Amino acid sequence: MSKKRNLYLNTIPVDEAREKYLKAVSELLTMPAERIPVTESLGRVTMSAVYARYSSPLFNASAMDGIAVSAKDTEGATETSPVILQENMYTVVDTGDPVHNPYDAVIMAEDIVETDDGVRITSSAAPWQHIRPIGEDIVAGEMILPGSHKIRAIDIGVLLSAGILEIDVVKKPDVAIFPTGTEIIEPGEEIKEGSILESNSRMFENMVTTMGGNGHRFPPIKDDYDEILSKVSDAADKYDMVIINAGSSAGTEDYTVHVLRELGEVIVHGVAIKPGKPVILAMVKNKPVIGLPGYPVSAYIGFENFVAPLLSIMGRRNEAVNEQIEAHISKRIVSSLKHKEYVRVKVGKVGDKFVAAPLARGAGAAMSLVRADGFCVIEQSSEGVEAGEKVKIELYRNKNEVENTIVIIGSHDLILDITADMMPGKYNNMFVSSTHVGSMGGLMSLKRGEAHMAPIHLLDEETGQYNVPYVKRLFKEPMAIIKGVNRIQGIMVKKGNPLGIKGIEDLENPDVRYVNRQRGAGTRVLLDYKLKQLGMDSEKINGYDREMATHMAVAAAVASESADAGMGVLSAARAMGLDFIEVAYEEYDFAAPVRFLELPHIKAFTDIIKSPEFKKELDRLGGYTSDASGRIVLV
Ligand SMILES: Nc1nc2c(c(=O)[nH]1)N[C@H]1C(S)=C(S)[C@@H](COP(=O)(O)OP(=O)(O)OC[C@H]3O[C@@H](n4cnc5c(N)ncnc54)[C@H](O)[C@@H]3O)O[C@H]1N2
Ligand code: MOO
Repeated sequence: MSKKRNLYLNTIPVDEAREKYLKAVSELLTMPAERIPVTESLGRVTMSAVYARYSSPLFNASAMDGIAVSAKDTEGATETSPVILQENMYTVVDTGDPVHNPYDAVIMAEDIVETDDGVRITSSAAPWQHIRPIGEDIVAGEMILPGSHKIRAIDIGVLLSAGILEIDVVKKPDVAIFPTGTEIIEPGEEIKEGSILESNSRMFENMVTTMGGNGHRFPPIKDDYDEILSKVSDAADKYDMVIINAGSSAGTEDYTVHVLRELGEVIVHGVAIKPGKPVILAMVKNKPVIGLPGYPVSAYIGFENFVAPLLSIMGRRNEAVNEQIEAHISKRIVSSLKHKEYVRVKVGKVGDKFVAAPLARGAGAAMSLVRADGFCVIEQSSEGVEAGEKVKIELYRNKNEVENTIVIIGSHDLILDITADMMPGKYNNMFVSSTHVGSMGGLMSLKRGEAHMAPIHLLDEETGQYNVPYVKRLFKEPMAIIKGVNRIQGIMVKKGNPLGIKGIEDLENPDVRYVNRQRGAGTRVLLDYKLKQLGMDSEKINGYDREMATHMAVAAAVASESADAGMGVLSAARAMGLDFIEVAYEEYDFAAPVRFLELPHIKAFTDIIKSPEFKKELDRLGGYTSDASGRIVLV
């Protein structure tokens, strides 16, 4: 096979692609039955209706502890003229005991008095009172469960009561999963330049399990046409479906589509969806074979859109669809008419509205899926949405959890991760979600009603005071500052400080490749303040325009080949094994509207930052003092 690029330029709309494919493979999706013990059938799907073998109860049974009697023997009994039942006129029964002829009623133990002459009763018994007749619950021959029903715990109980021990269920679809790519290594293997740790197939395997199938994951196959061909051909004989991962686009070693064309028929290659464009929908030896793109988010979204619907049909399961809510989007999203786009969002409820903050959009950003609470789906016919616009969100987290989450938007600090970690452990069903847009960005979000709190560290050049002047200037409504921590800011440099940087002054050295924070970030404001104090010119700093969004991103850049210095907090420098030159202590606080201070999750948050456990964590990280943490200052 020559190194030929495979330039597919035409994509078709998602719904059209799915419909076309489902039509082509519709005959191939019927799974046979499998007979299994009822006791092992939880979550399986009934092949056909199930009928009761026995009735329940199997006999007329007493519903109470007491005596079984003939109703006619009790006629006329009242308080004033009790009836005495002699020993041969009743029998003692417990709940569940059979009641035989001639008895046709049960009197509760509380309603009888034993006397020397027999049992005295003071009211008559109605025929069949306190008796559960044969078949009261289940009648032999009646339908207990319909076909295509997902078996629940209660169903198992009833099936067994009805005398059923084994049941025909739909066989689980067996899905072969092949990761491909010469650069792909198994987790645990030695990492070399260019290696990518194999992860997608494990994600697929578990997505298949969640959908009620069996995933059979194979070790990675090298980018070798013949090897891919023989493995896929073999798997199409043995499995109900095959997934091939990566090699789906235009790379010189992207063989998947060629292999599938040789082995069978490619029905669709290229769908107007982002991420997920180069999906391949094919058929080999009468089995559905799907090629999913290599990027993790593309792989996930491709699976959800094309593999999941097939598994639903094969397994006859009506999967619960994600709950939909309406939310206000916090940032403008521009999207192309060329595709339908799945934008991952964090969702929170602030006041009485849901707000959604878009996360990283790259197809390689698997963490965007981990962090997301849902998707904002931008239809192909839309060019995007404006900030503040109402959008539909497919939630994939519980709505109740979203409602109990504090939404924090602003400057990043590791203490946000610590509170997010401590919150649900200390306070049941309360969560912290933070999005990092810098201090000014956070205040703007707060003003637009998109967040409960904004973490900020903004130095006012005129007064030399932190935070309060900014909040005073920007807000009309009553505001508070919840005191956070004092933290040391400094210059992070490579271990051993090879360029001998001593302070801000040295950043003018053209050999020092600096990496900056974005405009509006408190760290950037601090740098600019210091430059002004020192009479320095930002234009002389090599890399002043190179912007990163968090302390950790700056630290990672300094730890790599690409930069020598960047400003940030000590904890980030330590996390990356960097040296640190102290510049100044600053106040990192939380701005919040006064009206939110009484919310239970805000109070919980304030309690956490006051707690000794929290202080212990700060000591561990280093570079913080926290005397005022949790104190509320009205602005
Ligand atoms: N010239 C063009 N290049 C690309 C196009 C295009 O239209 N023209 N499409 C881009 C899009 S969109 C996507 S999505 C990707 C799809 O890539 P492939 O499916 O061909 O996959 P690879 O290139 O082999 O890998 C992409 C990426 O994913 C990593 N990967 C692969 N397998 C795994 C795995 N099992 N576990 C974890 N990560 C995996 C791989 O190492 C790469 O980093 O193509 C664009 N290119
Ligand atoms: O389809 Mo690709 O996933 O857009 O990046």
